[in-house]
Formats: sequence, structure tokens, C-alpha cells
Amino acid sequence: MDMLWNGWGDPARATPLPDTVTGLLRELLGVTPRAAAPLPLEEIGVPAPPLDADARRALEAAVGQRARDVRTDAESRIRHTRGKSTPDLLRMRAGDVTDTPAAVVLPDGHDEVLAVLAACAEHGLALVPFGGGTSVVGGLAPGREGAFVALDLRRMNRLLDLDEVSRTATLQPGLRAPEAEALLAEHGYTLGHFPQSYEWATVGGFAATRSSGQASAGYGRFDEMVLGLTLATPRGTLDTGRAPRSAAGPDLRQLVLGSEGAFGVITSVTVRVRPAPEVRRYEGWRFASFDEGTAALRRLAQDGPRPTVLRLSDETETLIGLAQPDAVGASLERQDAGCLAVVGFEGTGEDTAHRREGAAEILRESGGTFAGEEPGERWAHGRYSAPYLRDALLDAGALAETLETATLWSRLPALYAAVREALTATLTAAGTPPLVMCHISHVYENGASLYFTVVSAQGEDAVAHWTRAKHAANDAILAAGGTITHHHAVGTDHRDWYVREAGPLGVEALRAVKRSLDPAGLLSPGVLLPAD
Ligand SMILES: Cc1cc2nc3c(=O)[nH]c(=O)nc-3n(C[C@H](O)[C@H](O)[C@H](O)COP(=O)(O)OP(=O)(O)OC[C@H]3O[C@@H](n4cnc5c(N)ncnc54)[C@H](O)[C@@H]3O)c2cc1C
Repeated sequence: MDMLWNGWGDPARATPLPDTVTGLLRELLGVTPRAAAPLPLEEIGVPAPPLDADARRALEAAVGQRARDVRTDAESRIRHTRGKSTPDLLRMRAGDVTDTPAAVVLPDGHDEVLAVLAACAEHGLALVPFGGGTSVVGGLAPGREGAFVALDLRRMNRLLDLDEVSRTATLQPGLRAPEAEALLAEHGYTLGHFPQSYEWATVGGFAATRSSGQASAGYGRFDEMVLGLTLATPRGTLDTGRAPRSAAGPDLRQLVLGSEGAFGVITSVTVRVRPAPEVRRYEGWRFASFDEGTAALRRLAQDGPRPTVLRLSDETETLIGLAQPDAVGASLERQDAGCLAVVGFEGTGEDTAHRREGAAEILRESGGTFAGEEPGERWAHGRYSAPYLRDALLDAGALAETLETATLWSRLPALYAAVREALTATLTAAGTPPLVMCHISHVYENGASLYFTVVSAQGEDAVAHWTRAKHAANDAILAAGGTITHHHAVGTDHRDWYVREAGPLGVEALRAVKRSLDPAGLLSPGVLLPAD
């Protein structure tokens, strides 16, 4: 099944907004219903594909003469236009297809990817790898004019190798996370990577963006799971990683992880796998304030025992009930909502019981009150539902978007305050005061990431309206010592702030890498680094 082309996920799972939330939107934020309904797909006028007959023949030859795997029909091209950020969705709803690929090409292996790259180079076409299409940072639309091919990796969806002695698996990039989990589960293993985009995002996308899943406290980020990668580039094949750790010079895997298609196409990923958990147990803890809860999470992250899932919503997010998307709005009447932490344990019965007992002691000592299993189980049940709420909010005329960052524990309170202030001030000055919610989404020994959700009225031009607020937040993040992205990646949206974060010498070094692997600059121009 294909994802909803101008929204999220499976159209059959569209979720209406509860009345409490509709009322809140109207009364608190002045949200009024949209005048125009989104354009239906059939009514979107896509210009003829800028692909001549020679280029088409070359692309078909590159994929073994499978004509059906070089698609130039309007629907295929529309479905590969941009990703799933709110501005992406707003543009699609308005029928704006300016970033549409000339063709969608579906290779069936590493050699075919190399051949497509060669065909693109010969015919002057840019190429953008397309995994699940869930980018929220403009990673799927080149930041430069000109015809491009969307390289859809869905055919490359096999488990290539499972080394049970070493507990590693080699996966093709087009495997969606549930497909990868199902293949590993047949042998009793799990990858343990569960981002909110789990149902649609792919293994190649995770590696290309340095993704982080909701169980990162226990299983680690995706980049920490990777032992090796194969990269197809216009100059040939780069293989990286052959041992669990190595002192053989700088780690070339780190050049591929997070390269977002700008250095090459990831055609296989070797990851560590873990035995599938016997037990999964999620629970809620309440804290009087975000500061108190933050201190508790820091203690667990630094001294253990480490839960598998560890998240903390601030007061506003707790009140709205965003940690439980299936019951959003249900806490609005509560006077004692405080700040809700979701704490989860996965593993063997003995290990989870032991960690749970130790963590409970720390959480209690830190001022937490056990709220039972219900909030945790509700979070687990609704963990992939929140993106459906965004579609409902857009339908209702609201603007809803998220952004994220990370920093050291010592800087976290200042970063939290700075981003909230930047978003609130910009949107309020524009006449649409927002609701800004936040949670700590990933924890480390030395710091944590903050994940913000913003809801406001859309304003006159919703995309321009959000862009101003987002830019203010980006500036605030850098000024407060945060990173421009903890897990959403750079794409085109964060590029100018990434350039500031990396500094001129850092950018020069990365440009040199790009020139060496992609001398003609055909790979994802303008994504990650400014286009030449
Ligand atoms: C509702 C929602 C929730 C999200 N939740 C999370 C979350 O919890 N954690 C998180 O980390 N992210 C999250 N994201 C962001 C997104 O899902 C991740 O960035 C994900 O890793 C992208 O995977 P994908 O397969 O969809 O890649 P795509 O969106 O298709 O591509 C992402 C980027 O990687 C490049 N790329 C893709 N495949 C390859 C390849 N094989 N080789 C080289 N380059 C490639 C693309 O060109 C693009 O620049 C969320 C996004 C949405 C819309």
C-alpha cells in the first residue's frame, strides 16, 4: 500500500479531532475552519516529464529493461514529490508540484543503482534517493532547479545475511522498519528501532538521516547500531566497516551515516541485532514540574539502571495529553497533571524486573509518583498515531509542526526556554499565538534531546508563516548551544544553520568529500550542503 499522498499513513486510519480539542483550538488559538479543501490528486496538473527518449532508454537499460520500473506517470511523480513536513503537506494540499521528479526509478540491487547513477551522469539528470518518503527536513527535494530522478528503493527489501554468532544482520535499504522487524523476528531477533515514522520509514533512510527511535535509551540510536554500510557512488562502490570497533584511521562509516543521499546511495546496512524481548512493560510517572522530572531522567541516564524507553512531557504537553495520542484532550480537566514521564522496559523477565525496581527507587527519590501502567500502555498503543492527528489539525485550519534539538544537561533548561520563547514571540507577533509543547525524547549520559510540537492558527500564508517561526527557533537553538537537529537530519530546511554549526572549515572538508565521490554534483544537490 502507498502512503496518503498529501497526508500521513494509511487513509483508512484517518483520526478525527475530539470535540475538546476542536473547542480549545477555537477558543484559545482562534483557529477557524479552512475555506478551501485540499485539491484531489486527479486535479493536480503536473507538467510533462522533462525526460527525453534517450534518457528514458538509458534508465530502462540500467534497471534490466524493466520499463515498469521507470515511471513517468503523474501519480507516481506526485507521490515522490517532497516528504512529510507540515510545509510539504500544505504545498501538496494546495496542488503545488514544483518539486516533482522527472521520473521515478526502482532499481533491484546494488549494480542497478550504479547503472542508474551512470545513466543520470550521462544525461545530466540529478538523482535523489527515496526510501519511505518521510523526511521532514526537505531532504527529498533538491535545493536547485533542474530535472531529477527519484530513486525509489522499495524493491531492495531483502535480508541479505544473518550472522547469529556475531548477532548482526545485513539488510537492504528499502526494507521498511516493520518488514525488517518481521524478517528478524522469524529468527528470534529485533533491531529495536521504533521511530514515530516506524510504519513507513526504511533502513536506508534511517542510516542516511541518523535516525533515533523511541526506545533509544535501551537499544541506542540507529547510527550506534550500524557496523557497516555499502555506498554506491558515481565513482564506484565504497564499503565501510568490517569489525565491531577499529583503530584504522577515521571511521568512514561516519561519512556515510547522515549523508542524506548527497554522497551516494546506501545499498546495504549491517546492523547489530538483539534477541527479541520476552517482556515489554511501559508505565507512567508524574512529576510536579519539568525541572524536577528532568533531574530524575538525568539521574537514570547517568547512573542507571537505564530503562528502554524514557520520555518526559512538559506541563503543557501533559495537559493536552500528547503523550497519549489515542486519548488526546482527556487530561484537560485534571488539576494535578504535572509532567508525565513514560518509562518502559524491554528484555528478559529477570532483567526487566531488576531494572524496573532500581529505576522506581531513583524516580521516587527524585520526587516522582508512580501513575500506574495505564499511561505507559496508552502511550505504547498510540505511539504511531500522532501523525494522523496532524492531518486532522490541518483539516481544522490549524498549523501543527514539530522540531527537535539536543544539548548537554547543563544547557538544557536554557535551550528549552530559548526555543519556546522564539516560537511564542514570533507567532504571537504575527497575530497567531501558539501552543508550544515539549518533551525530552532521548537521553544520554551527558545530555538529552528536546522535541517541540507547535500548534497555532495558520495565518494568511501558512507556509511563510511557519517558516518565519521555524527560522527564529533555529537561530535560538544555535545561540543556546543546541545542535540544529538531533535526529530529523539537515535536508534543505536546516542546511543554512548546519553550515553555521559545522563552520567554514568543516563545510569545506565535507565539500571535498562530495567532490571526490560525486564530481558532477548529481546527487541530491543542495541537500545537506549548499549546491555548487
Ligand atoms: C510523522 C513523522 C514522525 C517521525 N518520527 C521520527 C522519529 O521518531 N525519529 C526519527 O529519527 N525520525 C523521525 N521522522 C523523520 C523520518 O522518518 C526519518 O528521517 C527517517 O529516517 C527517514 O526515513 P525514510 O526511509 O522515510 O527516508 P526518506 O524520507 O525517503 O529519505 C530521507 C533522506 O535520506 C535520503 N535517503 C533515503 N534512503 C537513502 C539511501 N538508501 N541512501 C542514501 N540516501 C537515502 C533521502 O534522499 C533523504 O535525503 C519522522 C517523520 C515523520 C513524518
